[in-house]
Amino acid sequence: MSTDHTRPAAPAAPAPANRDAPSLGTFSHDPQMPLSEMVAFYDVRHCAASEPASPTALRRPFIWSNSAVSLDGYLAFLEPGDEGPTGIVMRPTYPTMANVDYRMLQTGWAHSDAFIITGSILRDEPNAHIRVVFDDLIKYRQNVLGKPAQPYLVVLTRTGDIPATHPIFNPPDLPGHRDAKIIIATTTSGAARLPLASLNQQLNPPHTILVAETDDGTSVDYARLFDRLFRDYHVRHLDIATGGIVIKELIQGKLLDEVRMTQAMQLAGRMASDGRTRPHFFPAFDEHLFTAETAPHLRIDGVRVCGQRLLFLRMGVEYRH
Ligand SMILES: NC(=O)C1=CN([C@@H]2O[C@H](COP(=O)(O)OP(=O)(O)OC[C@H]3O[C@@H](n4cnc5c(N)ncnc54)[C@H](OP(=O)(O)O)[C@@H]3O)[C@@H](O)[C@H]2O)C=CC1
Ligand SMILES: Nc1nc(O)c(N)c(N[C@@H]2O[C@H](COP(=O)(O)O)[C@@H](O)[C@H]2O)n1
Repeated sequence: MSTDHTRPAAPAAPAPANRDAPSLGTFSHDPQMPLSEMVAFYDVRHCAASEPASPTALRRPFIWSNSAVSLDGYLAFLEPGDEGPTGIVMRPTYPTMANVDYRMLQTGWAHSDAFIITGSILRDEPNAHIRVVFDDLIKYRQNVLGKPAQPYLVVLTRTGDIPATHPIFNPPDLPGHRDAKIIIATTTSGAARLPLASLNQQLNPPHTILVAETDDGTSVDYARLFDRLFRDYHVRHLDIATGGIVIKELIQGKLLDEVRMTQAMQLAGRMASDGRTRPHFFPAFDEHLFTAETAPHLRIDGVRVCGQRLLFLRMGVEYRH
């Protein structure tokens, strides 16, 4: 996907946000959203995870999530026939604003060394092009950040139920677009259930099957996965592009440093027309998690408004549990 390359080069890394004075502003209402505005808001060159107390402790990158949510916290309408969550940012009615959101989502991926999606996203979004698609961001990664054209794309799955012909395994033959190395992060039993024969016939088959599981083998152990990504794949900045099930688990494990949220000014409600429950940013409806004393606080580091319908929030997570 091409964009206007005559725009000014990206600025140098900004100073860390002043925690008592969040950065406030308005985004250009422009489908070709300038690189300089995007980088100024989502740069992470000044962000690092805190050092572990002991040298033998597990290491991890600096980690942020990015979600587009309705005002009541839903991530997708999930109506029969829907193939993606773009209705959440009101694409049919406000396509220019939705493009700004998409450019911002991609800016997060462009700054990352790896980003994580899930098996359930691949199943719900059979047509999604989940890679850095904008040429200006690919060039920015290569020329300004000194990174490869694409970050690692990590697919998290417990079941191993991965649609083998999904577009992530068949990117177009354009400069930089076939460079994503795909890592499938799973359990021993998930690895055994992967459709490896079909996957290996695709244009960009998985690069690695990474098993990093809990002691009982029922789930991926996030701390172990992040340690492997840090040590073996040199991942220092990690974007979580998953739904809320994973985001909630990361918050429970105190593993998320930053929450990025495009708040779309519409109300969705909990249920799709066929009775399915819509995915929520923090799906903890049936479990006790926190009290007023232990609930995580979110510190607003930056706010941007786009038109009169989208609010972009960048927030640090302060754990108290
Ligand atoms: N608006 C937005 O910003 C976004 C919207 N979405 C939408 O949200 C929906 C998905 O969200 P949600 O339902 O919350 O699901 P998640 O994307 O959080 O993924 C849940 C899946 O992740 C895998 N998984 C979760 N935890 C573990 C673990 N510990 N070990 C191994 N695998 C694990 C499992 O995959 P498996 O089933 O393969 O085993 C599980 O089904 C989709 O409809 C998607 O389109 C998604 C991202 C962003
Ligand atoms: N549209 C959008 N905006 C955000 O801010 C998001 N975090 C997401 N999330 C995920 O990004 C992927 C892009 O899909 P499309 O190429 O737009 O179909 C997809 O996995 C979304 O769930 N989306």
